[in-house]
Amino acid sequence: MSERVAIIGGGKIGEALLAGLINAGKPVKDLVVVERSSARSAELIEDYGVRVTSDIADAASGVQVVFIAVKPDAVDAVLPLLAKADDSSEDERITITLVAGIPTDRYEASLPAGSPVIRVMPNTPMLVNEAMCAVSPGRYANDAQVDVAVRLLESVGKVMVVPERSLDAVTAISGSGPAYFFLMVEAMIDAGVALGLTRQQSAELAVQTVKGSGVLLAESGLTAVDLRAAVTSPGGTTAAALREFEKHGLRHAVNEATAACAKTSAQMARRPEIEG
Ligand SMILES: NC(=O)C1=CN([C@@H]2O[C@H](COP(=O)(O)OP(=O)(O)OC[C@H]3O[C@@H](n4cnc5c(N)ncnc54)[C@H](O)[C@@H]3O)[C@@H](O)[C@H]2O)C=CC1
Ligand SMILES: O=C(O)[C@@H]1CCC=N1
Repeated sequence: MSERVAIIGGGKIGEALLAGLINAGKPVKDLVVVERSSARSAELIEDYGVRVTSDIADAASGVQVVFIAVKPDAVDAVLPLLAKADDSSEDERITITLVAGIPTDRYEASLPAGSPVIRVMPNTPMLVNEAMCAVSPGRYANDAQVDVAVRLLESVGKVMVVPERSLDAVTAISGSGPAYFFLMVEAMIDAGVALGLTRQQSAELAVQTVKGSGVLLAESGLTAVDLRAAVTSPGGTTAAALREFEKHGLRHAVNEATAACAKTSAQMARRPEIEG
């Protein structure tokens, strides 16, 4: 991991990447963040001791890998500035975009001809080196450049290489997935309080339950179906709860929610600007 890396956009996902790379041993001297908000820049400098600038061309000059982590509607403002950055390093600069919904050809059209672009859908568990990243090479990225992206991202979690057409579906499962999960935990904690537990008790019970269940699912080699069955005693408490989830349409809600997510991702490139 000796390459120098710039991260354009020091918001939630930019910070998750920064923290994940530093946790994985990347020296801070090899990292630079571009952030336009001075308050946010001050936080990143304070928390990570990283160099932060507001000048894209300056940050990207001489670095081997540039991550783009701004909102989709900020991409068009970033690309002309990135295109102007000096790329005289020995290795051709690789642009890796973490932005939802914007296809690689939009980057390729704005950057110098033949620039390697790789599109990635990450998720926020990157902050604790447990990301799920799906990687899709653009048309000019060669195998060695894809390997650089995969290696960097493997230091912050798991990586899967997929064709770009799969990224809307990926976004619906792993990109936005942490939010579904946190909503479920929030609801469980509130439910525990309604049943008479203190909020602290309920939160501790719920958080350790989802953490333990996640580790079990990832490490036991068993499927979600097997593990659910193992909890569900005939005529028991779990069966009573699961019957209510089915009655109230949990599966239907998950199908509708993920379909809406994938559709929004597919339409993102055509959307008018959203404030904020
Ligand atoms: N938050 C998430 O869980 C995930 C986000 N993404 C993608 O990551 C991107 C960023 O999302 P968040 O981090 O959540 O947004 P955010 O709003 O927290 O961060 C974006 C940052 O970019 C900065 N910025 C905007 N224009 C800039 C410019 N021209 N130069 C320098 N900095 C600039 C903003 O000040 C802000 O700090 C989005 O495109 C999103 O689709 C992808 C997967 C997961
Ligand atoms: O909500 C969003 O648009 C971004 C992309 C995936 C997760 N967060």
